[in-house]
Amino acid sequence: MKVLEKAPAKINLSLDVLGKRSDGYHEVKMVMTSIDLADRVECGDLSENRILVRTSAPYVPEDERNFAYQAAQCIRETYRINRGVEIMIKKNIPVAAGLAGGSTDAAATIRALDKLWGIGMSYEEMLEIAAKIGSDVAFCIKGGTALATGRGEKITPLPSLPPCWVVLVKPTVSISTAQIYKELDSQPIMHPDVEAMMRAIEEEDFQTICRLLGNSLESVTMKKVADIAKIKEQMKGIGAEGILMSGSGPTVFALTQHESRMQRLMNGMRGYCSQVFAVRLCKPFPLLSEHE
Ligand SMILES: C[C@@](CO)(OP(=O)(O)O)[C@H](O)COP(=O)(O)OP(=O)(O)OC[C@H]1O[C@@H](n2ccc(N)nc2=O)[C@H](O)[C@@H]1O
Ligand SMILES: Nc1ncnc2c1ncn2[C@@H]1O[C@H](COP(=O)(O)OP(=O)(O)O)[C@@H](O)[C@H]1O
Repeated sequence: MKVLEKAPAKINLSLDVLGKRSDGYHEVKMVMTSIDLADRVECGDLSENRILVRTSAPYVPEDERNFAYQAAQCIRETYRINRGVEIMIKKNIPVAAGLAGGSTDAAATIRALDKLWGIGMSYEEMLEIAAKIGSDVAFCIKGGTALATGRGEKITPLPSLPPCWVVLVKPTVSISTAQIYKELDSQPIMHPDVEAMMRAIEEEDFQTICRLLGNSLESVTMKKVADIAKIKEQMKGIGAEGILMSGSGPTVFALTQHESRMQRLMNGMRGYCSQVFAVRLCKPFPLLSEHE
């Protein structure tokens, strides 16, 4: 048997870093939303009792360093499962881009193995496994739009955003999330208004959502990647309702409700960067346990 799961990327609409914790992580308060730029994760039976990971992208590890591998390992140990699995990952999400590519593959693996192995995990049980793999995996279990707190693993669902286009531009450099959080510690922190962002989402006020876009990590990554400021400037010139860097970067996204602006952004940015995408938002996943 085989189970295929879609694994959507995320963008951070508001990312506030509240401070450094004693465990080395940073306390965050973020509003995230899933976008329709997605990997595909297929989990199938393997005759040998081991985990085999294959990916379509070069430079993505296929051993125990892969987050999908780690998710499968964690589930096998937690639920004492003596079955092998072959995990095929078709990568469409740029790697180390601030879009949670690895985290969403891990979350998709958790959803897939719950079905393949008939475990019947609750949402809370999935979140527990997710938190062991990485801070962003918990959000990716259900996706949609949500507030993430703690180190990112505590999830409160929010209403969907008004329909819009998301245009993404990924500069060629890749970024280490750990390095960006480390460098933030020696700099003054800009705090976006996360509460106001949540109110704007509740009120379906697209213009205010765009005005409130903010990310504490943006200025840190911008100092390392000069392209980010240039991309933001160009996108502003072409016209978008809101523009921000996602996560630790370096991907920059623009939001617009106008198809003509989306087209102009695509055409304008393609000449500048090789990785440019225009996508819609993604709805949250209905989980099996919620139908009971
Ligand atoms: C910045 C964000 C925003 O959504 O996304 P990305 O840019 O990675 O997509 C996340 O906070 C990234 O989450 P994730 O990529 O899962 O991080 P993890 O694997 O848990 O941690 C990688 C490293 O980042 C640092 N880290 C991560 C999360 C956090 N709240 N505080 C931290 O200080 C730690 O140094 C940790 O060792
Ligand atoms: N399934 C996976 N897909 C992509 N990267 C992965 C995966 N599993 C582990 N990684 C590792 O995670 C690192 C961060 O990648 P990614 O999750 O795409 O970035 P980000 O945290 O910026 O969104 C990569 O450098 C890669 O080595």
